[in-house]
Amino acid sequence: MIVNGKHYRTIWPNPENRTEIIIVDQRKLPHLFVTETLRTVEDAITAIKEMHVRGAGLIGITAGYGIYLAALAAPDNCFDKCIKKNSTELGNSRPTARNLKWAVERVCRAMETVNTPEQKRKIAFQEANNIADEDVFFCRQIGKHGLEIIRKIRNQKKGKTVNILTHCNAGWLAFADYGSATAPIYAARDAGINIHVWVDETRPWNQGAKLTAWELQQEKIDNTLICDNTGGHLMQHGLVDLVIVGTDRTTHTGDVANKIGTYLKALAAYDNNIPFYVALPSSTIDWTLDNGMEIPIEQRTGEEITTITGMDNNNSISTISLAADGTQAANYSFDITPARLITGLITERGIVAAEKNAIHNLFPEGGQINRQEQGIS
Ligand SMILES: CSC[C@H]1O[C@H](OP(=O)(O)O)[C@H](O)[C@@H]1O
Repeated sequence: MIVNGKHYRTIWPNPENRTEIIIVDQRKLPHLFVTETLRTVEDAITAIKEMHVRGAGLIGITAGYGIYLAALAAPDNCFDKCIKKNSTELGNSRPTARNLKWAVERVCRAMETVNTPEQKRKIAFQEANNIADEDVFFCRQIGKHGLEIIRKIRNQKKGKTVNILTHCNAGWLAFADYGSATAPIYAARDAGINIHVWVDETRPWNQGAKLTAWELQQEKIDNTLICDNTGGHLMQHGLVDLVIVGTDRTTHTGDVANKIGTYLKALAAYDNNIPFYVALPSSTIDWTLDNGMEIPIEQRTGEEITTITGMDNNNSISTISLAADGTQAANYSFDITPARLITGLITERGIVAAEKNAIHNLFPEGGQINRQEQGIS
């Protein structure tokens, strides 16, 4: 998307040196827009684990390029063994987002179609690029389909501003470009529909405060940052017309894993009869899990809760402590929203009910490919 008037993706091969992958280092946003160069698979693993990059789509793309970087370094005489080791480490770098393992498996499958290590390195680069380019296309399609939801609400409101609430960052910073939850918002802006976005700060990493509010500001979309506990109050007072969030993993039965706090927003939306949509590319669907409660929930360090990082009065990025020394903190990074609380899923192929038959009808090949590959009937 546009940053200071220039177009960027979140990740791209260095045009001068294709053995290098460049990312936007999101840890310093919104105060500093800096890039980082990944040269090894270890660099990619660190970038994912330490959230230099984050968001299911972008984690997947980074992992795809990570396998490419591993292939570049793998000696010819132990190529397959090295790739297998690196695939496992990369695939385990964060547990919840489905896109991570999906991208690793996809690039490894592509390498199996050719014979020599040199051919494998070349096809790994091509497939990693394909994943990134498809991500951009899929997010644009999600925007196209999600726009119709916003347009319908605008018509019901007779042209008045549509108020949308979103949680965390499922924007262009969570993908290669456009984002999932933000794609319909950008499409509505382009269609001339008046919108306003309530942005959940999204404790403890503050993806909303640091990333979504900044993204929307850069894109000149009216938005208001709110504490995570405010959304229910706004819904009760008719100030939210629609909730759109992203997801890190959605079961083929429609249960959704997303940033911690999403479930509470879904409960409040359900109680106030407000449409609650989840925007996702099909790469996020887990075709092997029926019950969302079985999705692994990442637990991160307590320091993310007991401290906060931002820009101080000297324009320096610094971290300060919020809680007393020795405070024990539990940092669950995701929660599960059951399908029954979800109005619909906005995918690259259209809007679908959060229900097994509907999802399989829209993606008949998805279930077959994923289940067959994993030996599940
Ligand atoms: C749909 S990708 C964005 C998704 O990922 C975020 O988690 P994290 O920032 O920890 O990677 C959050 O769950 C967003 O909805």
